[in-house]
Amino acid sequence: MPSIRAPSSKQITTLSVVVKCRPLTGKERQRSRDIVRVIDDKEVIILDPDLSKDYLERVQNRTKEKKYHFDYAFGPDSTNFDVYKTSISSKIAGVIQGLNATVFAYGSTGSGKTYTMVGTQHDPGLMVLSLHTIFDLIKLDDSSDDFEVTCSYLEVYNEVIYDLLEKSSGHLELREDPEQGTIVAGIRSIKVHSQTSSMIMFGIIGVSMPLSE
Ligand SMILES: Nc1ncnc2c1ncn2[C@@H]1O[C@H](COP(=O)(O)OP(=O)(O)OP(=O)(O)O)[C@@H](O)[C@H]1O
Repeated sequence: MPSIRAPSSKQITTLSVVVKCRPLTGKERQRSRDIVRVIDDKEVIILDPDLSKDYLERVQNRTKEKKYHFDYAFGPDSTNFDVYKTSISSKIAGVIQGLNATVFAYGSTGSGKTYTMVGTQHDPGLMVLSLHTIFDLIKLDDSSDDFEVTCSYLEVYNEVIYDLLEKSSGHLELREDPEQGTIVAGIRSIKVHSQTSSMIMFGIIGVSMPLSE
């Protein structure tokens, strides 16, 4: 009978929030000042964009400078692999053992969501790195399980769903997933079937607020 194997190490935290601050583009550098400072691997300071604030205003805490804490913070020199290694790779091991996982990139237009999730040939993104690990772990698995990996890649734009792997398929409808009992929409997911069935879902959620014109 199918059974879920307990993960080798039980994690207390199941949700982590990670920030990745991309470098300014050439255009942005010409027009504005970089006001984001990743000061260590967990803390980010957003400087007050108003340079004219004087010393007194700063010491009296009348600037708009803000400090934010995250589970992990990555600066402009970080690669997608740095993000992957620290915050995603352990989740992938769980997926092979029958656990589900979700990885969402959230941010405004142009903030680097697609770059982080898909990446480039020289800096492969989290989805690509995860797929490599899934196949590496399946190769290393010494149980008698047979694995089947299926993949879907969908986009929801203005409430219409597109299958990005099958461009000629036209619009897709929202539907119930009989296995998971959930609505399938707006997800880029990889399913791993062995004795058990698990799913890792990658999402890119954009907020239409351009960072720069
Ligand atoms: N870490 C990075 N290093 C270098 N360039 C980056 C990095 N992250 C993002 N960029 C660049 O920033 C620009 C915007 O990134 P991207 O297209 O990933 O944003 P997005 O959040 O997916 O935008 P949209 O919501 O409009 O699709 C691109 O030119 C991309 O190459």
